[in-house]
Amino acid sequence: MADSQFEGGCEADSRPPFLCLNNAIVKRSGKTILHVGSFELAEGESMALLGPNGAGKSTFIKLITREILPLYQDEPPVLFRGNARATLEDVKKSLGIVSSTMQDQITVHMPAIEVVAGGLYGSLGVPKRVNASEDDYARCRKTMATLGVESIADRDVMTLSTGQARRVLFARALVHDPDVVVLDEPCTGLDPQGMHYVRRSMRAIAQSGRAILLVTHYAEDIIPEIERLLLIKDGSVHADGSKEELLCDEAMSSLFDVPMSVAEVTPGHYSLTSEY
Ligand SMILES: Nc1ncnc2c1ncn2[C@@H]1O[C@H](COP(=O)(O)OP(=O)(O)OP(=O)(O)O)[C@@H](O)[C@H]1O
Repeated sequence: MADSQFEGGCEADSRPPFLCLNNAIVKRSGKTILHVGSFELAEGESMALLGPNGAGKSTFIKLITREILPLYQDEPPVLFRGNARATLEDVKKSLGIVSSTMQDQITVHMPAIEVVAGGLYGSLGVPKRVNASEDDYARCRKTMATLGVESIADRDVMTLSTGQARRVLFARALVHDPDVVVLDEPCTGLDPQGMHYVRRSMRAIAQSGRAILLVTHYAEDIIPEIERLLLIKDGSVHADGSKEELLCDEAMSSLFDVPMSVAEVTPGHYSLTSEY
């Protein structure tokens, strides 16, 4: 799926980190649902977040996407590329986002390509005030082709299978050529074939030089290109380290509070199981 549109990527350089969190606290209904003491993500660095249901993973991701703001502190708790005042616009330009719940938000009939074109405007479809150009649509088709869904560009998105729609959402996330792709449970609800294509797409994105921030419950989603894991439990960082260090029986059992077994099925490909 290599495509020149996705070429580029990170150089080892002196730019500020892509993201710094420092004493970032999110409260809901009077309760702290996430507290991150200190966290740094370098430009171009990929990472997977793992943790039990309700641990705070999506909240962590929403701090990055600026859908959630942390409590005010004298020292800014979130620095986006060194900037404490990054706008939603700045963040949207840099990120492509796919979540399994995004699909539920598509409730109107429109051609799949319109959903993809929405990625150029940070919306789910093309806003009414906008006239997308021929070039825009050509770009959408090209992006869809890299994900193997060009042939369904004109199909009503509401009639697509879950797997097809997920790949259309991938195309939407990539069409504006973001530096970082955020994937919140991208394989949830997919059959093995759908998972295969999504994971293959993830690898192609990573190999094109884009960073991936992945939230997942599946070790199989942690593609070889992702080397760092962030384990979130009870609203805080349980562990932060390399895949070699943390993708093991001990760390996973401690994270999920049940005996877990990690196997490297083939080099760089893992599975996570428990006996019952
Ligand atoms: N608006 C809200 N009001 C109260 N509690 C909230 C609110 N939003 C989130 N929470 C709580 O914050 C906690 C963290 O939620 P979050 O969605 O980040 O968890 P998660 O790790 O992504 O879970 P999952 O794996 O189930 O998707 C949960 O206990 C959730 O119930």
